Amino acid sequence: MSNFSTSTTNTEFNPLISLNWRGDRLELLDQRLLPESIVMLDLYTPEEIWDSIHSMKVRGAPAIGIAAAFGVVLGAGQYPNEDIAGWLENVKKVCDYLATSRPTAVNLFWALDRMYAAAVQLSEDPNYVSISSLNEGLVQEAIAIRAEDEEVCRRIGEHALPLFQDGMGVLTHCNAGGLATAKYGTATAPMYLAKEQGMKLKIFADETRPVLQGARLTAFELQQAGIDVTLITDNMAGMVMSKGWIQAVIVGTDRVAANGDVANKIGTYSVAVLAKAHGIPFYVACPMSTIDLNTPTGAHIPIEERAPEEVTEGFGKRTAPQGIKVFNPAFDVTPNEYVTAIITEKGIIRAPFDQNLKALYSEPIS
Ligand SMILES: CSC[C@H]1O[C@H](OP(=O)(O)O)[C@H](O)[C@@H]1O
Repeated sequence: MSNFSTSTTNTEFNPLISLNWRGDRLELLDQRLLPESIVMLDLYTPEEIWDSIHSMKVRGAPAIGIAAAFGVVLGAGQYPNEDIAGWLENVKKVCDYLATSRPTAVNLFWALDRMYAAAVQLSEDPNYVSISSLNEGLVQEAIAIRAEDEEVCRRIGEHALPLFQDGMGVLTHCNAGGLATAKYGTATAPMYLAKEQGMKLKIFADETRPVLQGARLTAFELQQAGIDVTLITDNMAGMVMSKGWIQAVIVGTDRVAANGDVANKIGTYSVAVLAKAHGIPFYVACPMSTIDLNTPTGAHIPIEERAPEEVTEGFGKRTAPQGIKVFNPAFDVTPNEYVTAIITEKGIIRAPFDQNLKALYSEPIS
């Protein structure tokens, strides 16, 4: 167990807000303890941020990026003197360190690249005052990343909402909710906006083995928000579709390749194949910071493999023979032919994804 600073049970817990910058520390909801306990951790060092990302105390592509951005702030603040070149070198070292925390969600690298670019720009400022003013500039960049994510997620919800009608059954996998972002979520953004506008959606949340983000997080936050949510086990997805209970699937993603292949929580590919077999639209909701045009296809996306104990001891007891071989990939790749549309803050992208994703970067935000 890491040497974490004191944790506090936050009585003003807002299920949509999983991380807050407190000036000298990042206050972060320990998502591993949900839904039973609401514990906010106070993180003061990049090492604590690294561990929180790696151990999934904070998880979800945008939330990982935001946490890493504040990890850079905490690391930069540790630099001991007024040497600009040394300060910038230290920022690079912290970024490279945080980049090793998890390999799949491209938002981690997007946020670190943005923080380092900000540090370079700050270090070249002719009006340089002091290292502490450079650090303040990094704080503002991290705060901007978080604030933009909240706005982006709301826009994703606005673009996605017309795809849904009152009374629709919607299946989602894993947690691409407020807990995975600054607020609203990506896949859940239209669910929250539907609730705001009085539209009644019937959400079916896959429990999402082995870490149970659907059961522990999506079911939790949607129930807290008063949204109609039914928890199902992953192997029920086909049955509820065959019963005609599902009119759309919407999920988040950790990385979209240039050709529209989508890496997302393990089990997403199976849901996509089932959706296609039942003629159900399969939507992927994500900010542009999750689209990676430098990764040509899904085959090029690094897929994280996690500890066997997540599978064999995930329920607090051993559920498999001692020493059994385990394959525990945290993600899979859904080929673009199973994707109906990708919903971003700039609008809805449909096939041909390679052309239309590229075009996304040449048009102003609507
Ligand atoms: C809004 S991104 C959420 C995305 O991240 C999750 O992975 P993890 O819980 O391992 O960080 C899952 O793939 C979600 O779709």
